[in-house]
Amino acid sequence: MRHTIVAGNWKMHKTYSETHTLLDELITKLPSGKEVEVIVAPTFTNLASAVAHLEGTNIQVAAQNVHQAEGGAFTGEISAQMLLSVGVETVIIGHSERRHYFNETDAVLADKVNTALRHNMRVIFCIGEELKDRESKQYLNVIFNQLTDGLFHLSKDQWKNIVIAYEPVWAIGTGETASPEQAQEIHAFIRQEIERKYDKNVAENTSILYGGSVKPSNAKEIFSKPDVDGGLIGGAALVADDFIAIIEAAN
Ligand SMILES: O=C(CO)COP(=O)(O)O
Repeated sequence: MRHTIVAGNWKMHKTYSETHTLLDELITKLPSGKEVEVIVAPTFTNLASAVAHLEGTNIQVAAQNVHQAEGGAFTGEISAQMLLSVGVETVIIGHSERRHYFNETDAVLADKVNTALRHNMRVIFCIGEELKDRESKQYLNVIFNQLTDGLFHLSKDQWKNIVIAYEPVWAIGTGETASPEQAQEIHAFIRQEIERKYDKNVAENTSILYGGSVKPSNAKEIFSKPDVDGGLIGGAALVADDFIAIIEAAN
């Protein structure tokens, strides 16, 4: 069964004390017992303490990246085993900022996915076109290639640990959102291509999140689309009331 998920990607924001202040606000204000799965992704230095802090709550913790190697001489990198050792079982892979600023290619991302899945982690895999791809009407090709190169080597069984986040690059941090219709078009396309490659069961059971300037004011309309199963939230996830309003909109 696919889940409705609202995940906050905190990117390179929040120090240790700011992280704990925000987590405390979420713990205090978040209504319990709802259907939506809530995930937060603080930066690496705050993962272990966030996991400890959130013990006994319904809020899960994800990492924003993982290295593809099991370990070794990779200065500055973090392995899947290290994440698991502090209780982090979900990881965001392929965010457009990683692709763009850190030159993460489709081949590297496919390797990262393999490593995370080998460790039984859940992957939130990000895909999305740039503005130039939309303007040249190549966006479906770009999405298709990202899916193929990043994920279509996986077995059916491995898909139970895959969540997709569609994040059009032109909508990230810009205040410009894909319209609900634009989001639905891509989400339905992604699901159709998963079905074509695998089967209806895999397609129907994969959660596909939308990301890109989701705010309390536009969340409900975007989440109401049939193939949108929640969101991956950047800026608005850094403010407890906004993040909670977005979670409420997904309920
Ligand atoms: O990149 C995002 C989440 O991963 C979206 O960021 P914004 O919500 O700030 O546009």
